[in-house]
Amino acid sequence: MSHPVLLVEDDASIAIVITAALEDEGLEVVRCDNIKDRDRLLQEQSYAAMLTDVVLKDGDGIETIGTVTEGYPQMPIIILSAQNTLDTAVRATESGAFEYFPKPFDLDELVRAVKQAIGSGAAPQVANVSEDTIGLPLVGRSSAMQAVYRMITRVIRNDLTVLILGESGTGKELVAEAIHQLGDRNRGPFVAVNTAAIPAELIESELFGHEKGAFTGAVSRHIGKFEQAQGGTLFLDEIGDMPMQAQTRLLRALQSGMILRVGGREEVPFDARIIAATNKDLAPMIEEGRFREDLFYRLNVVPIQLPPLRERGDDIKALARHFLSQAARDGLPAHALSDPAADLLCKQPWRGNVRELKNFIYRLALLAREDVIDEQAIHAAMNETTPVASGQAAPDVEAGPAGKDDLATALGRWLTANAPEQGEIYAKAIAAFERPLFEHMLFATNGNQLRAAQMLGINRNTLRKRLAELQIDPEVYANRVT
Ligand SMILES: Nc1ncnc2c1ncn2[C@@H]1O[C@H](COP(=O)(O)OP(=O)(O)OP(=O)(O)O)[C@@H](O)[C@H]1O
Repeated sequence: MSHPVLLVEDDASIAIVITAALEDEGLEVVRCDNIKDRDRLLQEQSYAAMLTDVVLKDGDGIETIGTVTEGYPQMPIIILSAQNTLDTAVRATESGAFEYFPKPFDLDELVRAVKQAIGSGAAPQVANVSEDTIGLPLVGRSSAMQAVYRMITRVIRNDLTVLILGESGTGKELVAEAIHQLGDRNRGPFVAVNTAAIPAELIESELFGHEKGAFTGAVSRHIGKFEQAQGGTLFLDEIGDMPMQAQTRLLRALQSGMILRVGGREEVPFDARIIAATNKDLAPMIEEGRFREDLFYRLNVVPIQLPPLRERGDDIKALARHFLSQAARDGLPAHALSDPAADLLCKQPWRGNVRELKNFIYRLALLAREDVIDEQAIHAAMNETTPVASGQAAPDVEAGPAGKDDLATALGRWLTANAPEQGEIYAKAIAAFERPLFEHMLFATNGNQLRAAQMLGINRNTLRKRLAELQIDPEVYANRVT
């Protein structure tokens, strides 16, 4: 008979359920509900594993785990938490826990983990992460996001290639940044490349760099993103849009750990973690020969699937309140959100996912007149016509001279935040301006491209082409619930 399992849980009903499930598997369970008793019981005998809640009557279960792992290094620890943030997931794994279970959890899965832990003879799955790296702005405690947090904690202590999948605006880049910041490479740079935004003929030189004279216009040597990311993380966004030739070169680089600058003779080693992302379904693209299967397997070492916002309704309220505070920090008027207003937000389809919600909340913050945003304010904002680009202050184009000031402020803020390099400010600013302008018009016309093109005074096909290039989905603006 193996040693018993120690269960530290102050919620009696949870403790009873877990005890029964473990006993069904032939395991003996010793129970207590506070840290003092835990430490006493640990001294009395050996345990095959310990399961512990985080918040206990006499302290924080995670904070005190360091002493337990020191004293009993062979005993696997499983943490059960109702706090369910990325911070808790990371703190749990940094404490040396074998596994972390957000509440509510799947009992069968927990029992499986306990049996696996007992078989493993302990040793933490994830090593320490220093305190100062925690505190990322990933909001959401839904079970779907819990799964994402657990995946994040599994990849921060290694350099495995991660492929983040999910619809546009679900937070793929934010997750990539979280992996970077929580990992050992956080002192190195995080270099993000949107492969869809770079013209096909420039992509190889952007990624791998070029030598002087490699092609017309290559007046000096250019260091590509792979080399810029040396010691850090290279985030390849919209990987599904990468042209075939660049895919071949990327695959070669990933296989060899070396890159060849365009026009260069000698390969140069690179040392960057690769995280790729796409909102495309790559399987049919592989079948149609538009995405290399071998590249897919190279990138898809650890897939992380980000759920669409409509599948994590629980997160909408928290995200909305988070963005209201963020908007206030960004200089927009501060507001609170009434509960009925939050409920109304939960009923929207949010086809543009978190990005659409964020833009909407910024717009609300700008438009709402009362301190507390109620349902009327939401309806009013939905019928107004001033959507905002991701994370940027809304240029109020209808507000006359004051609006002009807003636009200048927004532009100034954009320039400060994005710091485009000399010589590329015009192109980047125009590209950045186009997106909110088009989103604004689509919002105003409920996604009617013909009307939007007429209002803008541009050809409908030109608009359609630019929307496709900027990956703006007009459907997102149709069928809004008002
Ligand atoms: N869980 C979250 N908590 C807080 N902010 C979030 C969250 N998810 C996304 N955001 C915010 O929503 C916006 C869109 O996120 P992000 O750019 O990471 O999405 P994406 O999936 O990479 O989109 P795309 O596929 O269009 O590149 C960003 O401003 C990001 O900060």
